[in-house]
Amino acid sequence: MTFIFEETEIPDVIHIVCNRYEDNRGYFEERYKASEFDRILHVRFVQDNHSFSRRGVIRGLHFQREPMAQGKLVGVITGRIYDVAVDLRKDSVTFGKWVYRVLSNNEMLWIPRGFAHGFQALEDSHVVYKVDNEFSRQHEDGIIFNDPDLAIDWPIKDPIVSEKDIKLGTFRNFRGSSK
Ligand SMILES: Cc1cn([C@H]2C[C@H](O)[C@@H](COP(=O)(O)OP(=O)(O)O[C@H]3O[C@H](C)C(=O)[C@H](O)[C@H]3O)O2)c(=O)[nH]c1=O
Repeated sequence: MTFIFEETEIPDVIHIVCNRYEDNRGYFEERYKASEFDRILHVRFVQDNHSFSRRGVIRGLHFQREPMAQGKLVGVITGRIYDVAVDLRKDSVTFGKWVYRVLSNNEMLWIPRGFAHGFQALEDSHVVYKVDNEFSRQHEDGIIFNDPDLAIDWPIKDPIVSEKDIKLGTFRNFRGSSK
């Protein structure tokens, strides 16, 4: 078994541990294998991303609107992140709920379409992730990281946030929209 798949408190968000083969040189691990992922996720990825974030940075909460919504397989190559998924599926019993996992470098989080995604770097971190729909600037959307209704408990209290992210709307506005 190359991967361990474990449902989180929101069952469609899945924590994945990669099996690591260590020897005197270092280690090897597989990070994606269609035959194993297809049993659980039934997804085909079309784009790979890599971002570097200094300690304290929060990126998110982001999502792309339909028809360009993205499922994301998020992993960390170096560092550690507090990785958050927020359920924005209006017909979901966990609509408006969020789940987090602290990811280090042999773990990943699968975040399906219909979720907002954000993370905080707990140390300088290289984050790599696959998406199952391509980037579309005109479908980009988001919710502000410190939304009072979501009340996400970001660990580092004086975060570094982009000009764009600091202007994102609230969950209440999203809930009231027809999106
Ligand atoms: C996401 C993306 C961005 N870009 C360009 C757009 C901007 O000119 C520049 C930086 O984009 P942005 O500030 O949106 O990058 P992040 O804040 O890391 O956004 C990502 O972070 C959160 C946590 C996510 O889950 C999404 O994947 C994504 O929204 O890269 C691209 O060219 N392709 C892309 O796929």
